[in-house]
Amino acid sequence: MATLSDQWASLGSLGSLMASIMFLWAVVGRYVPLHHLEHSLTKHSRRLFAFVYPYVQVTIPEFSGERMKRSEAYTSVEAYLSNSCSQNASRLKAEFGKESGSLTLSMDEHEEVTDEFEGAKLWWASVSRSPPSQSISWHPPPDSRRYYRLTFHRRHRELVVGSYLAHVLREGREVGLRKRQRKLYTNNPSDNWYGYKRTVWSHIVFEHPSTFDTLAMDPGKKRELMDDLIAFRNGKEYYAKIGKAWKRGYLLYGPPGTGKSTMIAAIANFLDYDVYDLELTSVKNNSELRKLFIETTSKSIIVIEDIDCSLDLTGKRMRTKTKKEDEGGDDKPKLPGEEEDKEKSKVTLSGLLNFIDGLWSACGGERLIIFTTNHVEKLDPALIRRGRMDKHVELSYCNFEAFMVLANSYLGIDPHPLFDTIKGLMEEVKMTPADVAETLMHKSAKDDAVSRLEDLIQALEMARGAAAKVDEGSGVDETVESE
Ligand SMILES: Nc1ncnc2c1ncn2[C@@H]1O[C@H](COP(=O)(O)OP(=O)(O)OP(=O)(O)O)[C@@H](O)[C@H]1O
Ligand SMILES: [Mg+2]
Repeated sequence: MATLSDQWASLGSLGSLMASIMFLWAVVGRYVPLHHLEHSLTKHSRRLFAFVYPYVQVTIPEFSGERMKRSEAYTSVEAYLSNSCSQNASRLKAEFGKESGSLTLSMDEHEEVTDEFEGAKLWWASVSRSPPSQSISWHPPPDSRRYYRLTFHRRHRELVVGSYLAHVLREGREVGLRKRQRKLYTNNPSDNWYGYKRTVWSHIVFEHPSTFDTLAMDPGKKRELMDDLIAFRNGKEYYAKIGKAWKRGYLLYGPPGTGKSTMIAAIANFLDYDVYDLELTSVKNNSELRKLFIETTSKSIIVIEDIDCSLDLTGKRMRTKTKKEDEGGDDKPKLPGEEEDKEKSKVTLSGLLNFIDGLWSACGGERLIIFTTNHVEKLDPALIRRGRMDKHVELSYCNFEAFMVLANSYLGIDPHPLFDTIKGLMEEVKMTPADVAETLMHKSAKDDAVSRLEDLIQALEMARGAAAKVDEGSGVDETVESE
């Protein structure tokens, strides 16, 4: 057994050996440039490594372009793996699938699965890397990077690069569309954009039941709008041919309760698109607006409701208006704190125009941008000119055609003897579809279609009477407007 003095002696000789190596390294370094030596050492070690480890690796990171946007390749690989390979993974993630009540399983982090393609074996791993952290936290560190790693033998290199990766992306995209649940997004305040919950948009599943069948409006206008939407959805090649970004702007305007928000839901259901409901008052400046835009996906509708109330976009051009006039003109009730938000937001008209049709707006493609307003006359002409807001759709008071749609969906009836009376009254009284719909709704189990129609006639007559009184007072003789 070696004694303590033996051990000291061997340590001493090790020390002198190290010193000699360092001395030699310094001498060699004088005559041979060290970086050459290092370079050739690395080259040889790589060759040696490739000889004993004949595998190639491809990584697909979650974020591309300096972390600005979640990579579509990553999403496609995720969908492909959840469909084709998750059955041989032992740790799985479960999320709600398209039909509520069903769960979709996908590969969990740090899990590995195998795949086969034309006789070649391939390994997929889901990896999450985080930089070393100074503090201990329960949450994943803010900068953890996730990616998929594909490993295969180098003899399959051509097969993988030439056809397998394309196959994965194609299948993944199809699976993604098949299993996709439509989402309704809203923007988070920018304080939440960093750190553990790094999301600029939050979402829930979009479940609005409105369709074009239940939307009460002039049938001709409805058909025209649907044709326009179909042309847009199928217009990829056409937009490329004419050199225009694949996006289209809609301006929906009309009094409150005429179906602007309902129409957006009907469009989303018709096109099968996601909806991004942009709350402009919580966007602090133009660069935040740009970031929000970049993070939207294609096949989506970006909505800014009540654009005239969201920001004082007209301010620059209409300086003569007093503050009081501005406040008086806005009939939307203000929520507590809304005024403060408005002051904080530095989004400008030019920022918004850039958002709609600047260079950045072309990224991704296949997006509708919809603005709604109750006061189209208040908007800056630059904002709503054709090319930006390509189609202007007016939603107005309920006419007889619109009433028939509501009667059909609310009462399940088409023609009825009381319709003639209603038709006559509707020509005289302006009532919003929201008011008509509310009157037609069943209020109790005993309610029937006739009692609802009679109620509507009564409401229309009352509105006519009330408006006639107002007219007597003002001496105006015009079509009357319901309360
Ligand atoms: N054209 C319509 N067709 C069918 N239902 C309608 C229509 N317009 C209004 N409604 C009914 O009235 C309700 C309110 O309509 P909606 O929220 O779409 O109005 P809006 O035009 O967006 O109003 P606001 O300007 O106040 O936002 C809807 O939930 C819907 O039930
Ligand atoms: Mg609305």
